[in-house]
Amino acid sequence: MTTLATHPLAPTYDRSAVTTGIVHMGVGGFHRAHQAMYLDRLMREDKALDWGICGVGLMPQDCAMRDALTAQDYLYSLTLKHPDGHHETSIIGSIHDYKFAPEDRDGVLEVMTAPTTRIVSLTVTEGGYNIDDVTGAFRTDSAGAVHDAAHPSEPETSFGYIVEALRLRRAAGTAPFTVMSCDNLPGNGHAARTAVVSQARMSDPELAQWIEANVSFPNCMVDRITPKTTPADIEEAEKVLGVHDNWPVVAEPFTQWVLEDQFTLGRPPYEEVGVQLVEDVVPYELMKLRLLNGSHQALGHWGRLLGMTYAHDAAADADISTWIRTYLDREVLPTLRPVPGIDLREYIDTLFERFTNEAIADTLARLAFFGPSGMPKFVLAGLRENLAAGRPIRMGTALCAAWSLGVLGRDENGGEIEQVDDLRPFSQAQEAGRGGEGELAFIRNAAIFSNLAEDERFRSTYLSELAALREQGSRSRMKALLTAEN
Ligand SMILES: NC(=O)c1ccc[n+]([C@@H]2O[C@H](COP(=O)([O-])OP(=O)(O)OC[C@H]3O[C@@H](n4cnc5c(N)ncnc54)[C@H](O)[C@@H]3O)[C@@H](O)[C@H]2O)c1
Ligand SMILES: O=P(O)(O)OC[C@@H](O)[C@@H](O)[C@H](O)[C@H](O)CO
Repeated sequence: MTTLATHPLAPTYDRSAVTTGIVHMGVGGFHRAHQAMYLDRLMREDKALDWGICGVGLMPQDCAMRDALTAQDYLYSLTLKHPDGHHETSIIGSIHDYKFAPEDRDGVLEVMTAPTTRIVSLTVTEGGYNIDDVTGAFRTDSAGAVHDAAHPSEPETSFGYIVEALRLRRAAGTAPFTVMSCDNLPGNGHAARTAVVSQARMSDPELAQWIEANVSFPNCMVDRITPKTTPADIEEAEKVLGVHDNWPVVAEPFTQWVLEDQFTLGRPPYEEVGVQLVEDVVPYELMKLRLLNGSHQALGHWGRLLGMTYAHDAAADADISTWIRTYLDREVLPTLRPVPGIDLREYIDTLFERFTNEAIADTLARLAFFGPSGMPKFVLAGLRENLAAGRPIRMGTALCAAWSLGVLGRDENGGEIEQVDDLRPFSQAQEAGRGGEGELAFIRNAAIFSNLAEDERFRSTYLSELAALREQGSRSRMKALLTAEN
């Protein structure tokens, strides 16, 4: 019987020769469509076989990934769906081990302390870093951080594991690994450094100093739209392959990875498979996060309010796409630095080609799910800069108002909007407090807006946009905003 391992599309390299060089925390769809794919490409050229990936799951739900991958020798299929309907499927073999931390703490620490492990990489979502968006400080009062500081040898969080593994490596005279964040965060390497050093400082200030001086945290910009795997994707993969895959990945064909070359114990020759190695990744990151991820937030919040389900439908809607392009032009481009070799207007055109790719069927619910962790980084950070510089803020502020209304759970046609976050009480309080101080409840949620509600210009723009949106509805308001001032 054919299996993923014996399938004609299976890896061409000898997987028994692959050894762990990278421990990756947070093996979700994106890691499997991105870093693991780049490594698989190298391995297919018989390179980087000593950079195999051992996946680590830290969250209770990650036992599902452990079970899915372990049952098929960690192989899985990746299908890239082109807008013209043509698909490319490959079987990826660069992940060759997986450990579920809640049931195998020792196993995780063992692989993290092995001298052959030279990189620990992460896609644990933006929220996983516990970093305050405004101050940039690590939240030392979060339950996980408090636990890991009190019990450093029994860590539960990614950063607790990294700190303990670095402590053990140092004690054994083993050089520290490089910590490589691949999450969508501005300065993701800096954020990882802050989280690791702050976590260490809570239990061992001297170790924290040593980490600051000896551990490298390269920044990178990562990009490939990777929707959640659906039951239909599983069925389709089985039809195409003739073999069952427990957890296939579907993604768009576009992929980009711009990475700072700061790896103290070496790295795979990523540049040979299209990764761009640069000195300063910040301009690339800001471009991607504010243009792509910011637009994703706009698609999610306007689209859901209009009763839509898919990103491609929202991106193809003339009112939404014109609104987003005007918003990017007026309120986002002025916050960006020039990006070497990239024309930002062409970049925006390419984004819309990608967003309208209906083959990948990315959902607005997935995009909105990242509202609480994404809006502060992708939208509000630029809005604050505009406020400080006296530039327009109206469209970004209107997006916040649209978001607050969508959270209530009813679209403008009376249909249900799937709840993807825990913000509803703030929106309900906003509704209950109409006309008074209570109407500021949504933007007074400091975990998202920090002190923005104290800014008179933001506050009054927000209240006027909220009122206009309730009165005119999304479509009319989006149109009116194209010519509105400020
Ligand atoms: N999906 C995309 O299109 C895409 C593209 C570029 C970058 N990314 C980045 O990758 C991240 C993950 O995306 P995905 O699509 O793989 O999501 P996913 O839901 O498929 O996987 C996320 C993984 O992170 C784990 N995780 C979540 N919170 C955690 C925490 N606090 N500590 C440790 N582990 C945690 C989950 O258990 C899961 O294993 C995104 O948040 C983003 O930063 C995603
Ligand atoms: O995953 P998040 O929170 O960064 O944001 C949701 C989407 O915008 C994101 O996953 C994109 O699909 C991705 O960043 C494309 O590279």
